[in-house]
Amino acid sequence: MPSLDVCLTPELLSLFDLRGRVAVVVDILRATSSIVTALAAGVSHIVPLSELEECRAYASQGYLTAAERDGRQAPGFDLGNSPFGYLNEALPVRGRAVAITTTNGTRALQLSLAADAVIVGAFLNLNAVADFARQQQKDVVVVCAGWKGNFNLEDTVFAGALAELLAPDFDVTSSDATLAAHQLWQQAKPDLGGYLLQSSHVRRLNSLEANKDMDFCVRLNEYNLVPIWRNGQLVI
Ligand SMILES: O=C(O)[C@H](CS(=O)(=O)O)OP(=O)(O)O
Ligand SMILES: [Mg+2]
Repeated sequence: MPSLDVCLTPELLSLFDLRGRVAVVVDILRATSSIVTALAAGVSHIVPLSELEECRAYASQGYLTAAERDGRQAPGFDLGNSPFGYLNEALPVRGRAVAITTTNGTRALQLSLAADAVIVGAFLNLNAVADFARQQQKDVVVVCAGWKGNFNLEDTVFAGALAELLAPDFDVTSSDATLAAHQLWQQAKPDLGGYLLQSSHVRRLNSLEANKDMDFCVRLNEYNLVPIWRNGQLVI
């Protein structure tokens, strides 16, 4: 039986052998929620990058550039890290390619590339991610982007939700991290948005935009797609 394990922060990835496994990279607030939304809105592909300057350089190739630092859109870029950036009629994204850099999410993606398949998870595409995992029939590691190397609630709760969906066909009892994620999800799921109000991310970004973003990012199964890493790009 395949197993589901949870890497609670990218800092712990050295303890995991991702070879032969599916890595589900998750950054609920907000990078992977934005990536899922962008591809659902018709973006052709997304290049996740670590540095602002390498992201900015993609503009000369016709890419839209998206960059976030300290929770805000970095100056001189087309987009920040809000999913609503891809739902804005004033900036049509259909058919466009996007280069993106964020504090945690794009880093977690870059650090997960040893896996057999690297896919992007969010509450917005939870069921689609579970279906993908079932089809693969390989061990799964949920890579939580966390915050600057630390554990966070929102990514861990997602891991618990995925564990609930995949049990009992996947072993979701093999690590304490998975058990803890599953238990947190049990607490969170009656009111996911309310539960995450106590999270450090929401306290950190206590602005109107961030509140609106959080309400969107906790919607379940808004999109039926799975972004997957192919040749340096995220595509569907
Ligand atoms: O833009 C976000 O929501 C966060 C900002 S912060 O580092 O958590 O303050 O970036 P992300 O890479 O999506 O976690
Ligand atoms: Mg985050």
